[in-house]
Amino acid sequence: MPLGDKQGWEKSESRYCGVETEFNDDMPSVLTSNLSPGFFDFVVAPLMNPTYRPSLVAKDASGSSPVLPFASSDLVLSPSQWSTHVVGKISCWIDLDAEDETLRVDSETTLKQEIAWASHLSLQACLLPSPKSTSCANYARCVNQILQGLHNMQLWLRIPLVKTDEDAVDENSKKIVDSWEVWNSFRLLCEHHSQLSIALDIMSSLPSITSLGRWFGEPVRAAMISTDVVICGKSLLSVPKTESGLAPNTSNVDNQSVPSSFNHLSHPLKSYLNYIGFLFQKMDPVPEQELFELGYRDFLQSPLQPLMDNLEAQTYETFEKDSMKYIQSLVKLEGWEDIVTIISCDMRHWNAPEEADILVSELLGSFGDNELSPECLDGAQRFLKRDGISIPSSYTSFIQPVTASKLYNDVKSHKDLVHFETAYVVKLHNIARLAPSQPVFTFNHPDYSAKKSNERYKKLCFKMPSDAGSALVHGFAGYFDATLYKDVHLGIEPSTATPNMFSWFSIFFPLRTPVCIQSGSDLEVNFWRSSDSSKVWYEWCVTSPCASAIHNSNGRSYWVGL
Ligand SMILES: C[S@@+](CC[C@H](N)C(=O)[O-])C[C@H]1O[C@@H](n2cnc3c(N)ncnc32)[C@H](O)[C@@H]1O
Repeated sequence: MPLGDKQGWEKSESRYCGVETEFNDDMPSVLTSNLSPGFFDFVVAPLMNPTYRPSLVAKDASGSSPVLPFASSDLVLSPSQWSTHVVGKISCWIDLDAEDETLRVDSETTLKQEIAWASHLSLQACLLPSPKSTSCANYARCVNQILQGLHNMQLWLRIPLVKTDEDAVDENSKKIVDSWEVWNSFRLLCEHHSQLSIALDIMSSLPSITSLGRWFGEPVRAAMISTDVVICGKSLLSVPKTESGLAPNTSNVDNQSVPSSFNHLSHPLKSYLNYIGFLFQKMDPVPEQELFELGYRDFLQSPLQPLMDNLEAQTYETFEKDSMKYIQSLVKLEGWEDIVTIISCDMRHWNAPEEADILVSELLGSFGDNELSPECLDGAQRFLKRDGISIPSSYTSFIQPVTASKLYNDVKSHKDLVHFETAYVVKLHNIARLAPSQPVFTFNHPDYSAKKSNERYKKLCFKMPSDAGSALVHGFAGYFDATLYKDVHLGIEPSTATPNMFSWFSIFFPLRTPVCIQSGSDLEVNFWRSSDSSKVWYEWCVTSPCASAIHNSNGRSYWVGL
């Protein structure tokens, strides 16, 4: 039963619990003993006999190897059973970067055979063994070849959740000190392929919280929890939230350590399963507002252009459901029908019959000025009394570097430059925020300064935390904060965000080539706001630790019409 099956949980929030099994060519009984009602949702099972080695298969008189029955028949389960109940576990002995050539060649042959067999069975995913060391180019090359021809199946690369202190690094050793580095080099070698994801092996000691945070922006599909991280009868393990699965590793089960009170249970791991279920159920249910937003998570949208385009009535209806926004800028409408006159025209060209005391506007985009509030209010401040006030009185945009592999892959899937040079409105979810956000552009209203310009340039320097380990920056999350009047503010910058507001999702500025940044080092970023007679646009680039291309030069890919 999915862990999320309880009242108040959305189906999409469900997590499934699988169990890692030994090789057994009697698959129906593997399923019966592990997936009976109330037990696990799926098995992670070897598909081939682990003793099989291609080089040991006796050649026949013609010199070719006969095909051996090293796997069970595909007919023992129905296609839907294979695809919903079995994740294929690729043989652990394979080592494609071994010094020994026979082992290396056997490994490549076996990996390809096992994946081909799993594809034939229509499995949803296969678990690939962890790279044996940080040097894993041949393994990545072979997986990359497989990925080129793979239809729907996901490959979960098993990665131990390990990061030892920087001081402990031995330059000459190939030992894994930060497993994120292994994952990063593997996925770079495979060009960020969207079917390559991660199964994180949770060990008994966890790395620092800051370094754990990096995984939230990575394609983590499963957490493997070994039974030896569980201390029976005491307070137990913490279970990080993952994208779609929790797969306890049973390979190290020590039945002696299971308390006698568990012996009557019909599955030796039932108590572990119950405990993970208990931890999961203890989590707060998704708040109502988040439920409404679930379908938007990590879904890229083009920003609205309310100055250039007329918005649909449906869009306004959605705006008006946001009670927090309307309480913060609230006008009592009752009885105003006789004293309010609606004039339908562009505020930049309207001639007011008299000057106003207050100018109230709502022209803000996710990045503050990106719906051209500065240009519109410049036009409208002509009809504000010299001592009149504008609500909002100012607004500031913010950015922060993020790991966002899902968003990056979605942008990349368009296979063109335009999509990499566009800012997107998006409900950020599967991301890691790598450093606190910093202010970018501020606009004040009214603004009577003589040399007024709405063009801006800002250089920002983000310092990466020293204990986080390296990270990959896929782009920048953007936000705004507006001062409506005096100390009343409204905004979406995470540290000061107005609660329970859904009118504005964040904005995302992608990078064409993700930038790898070492812990403790500086990330220097440049943002420009430029304009000509018909449009406003942003340009952005990274200048340290390496120079990226300047994105969206002259607004060639993305602009907002005046
Ligand atoms: C984000 S909507 C806000 C609508 C409404 N005031 C609210 O708060 O729900 C911005 C509105 O400003 C209008 N708008 C944008 N630029 C304008 C301009 N230069 N003159 C007049 N209206 C403009 C758009 O048509 C749009 O209806």
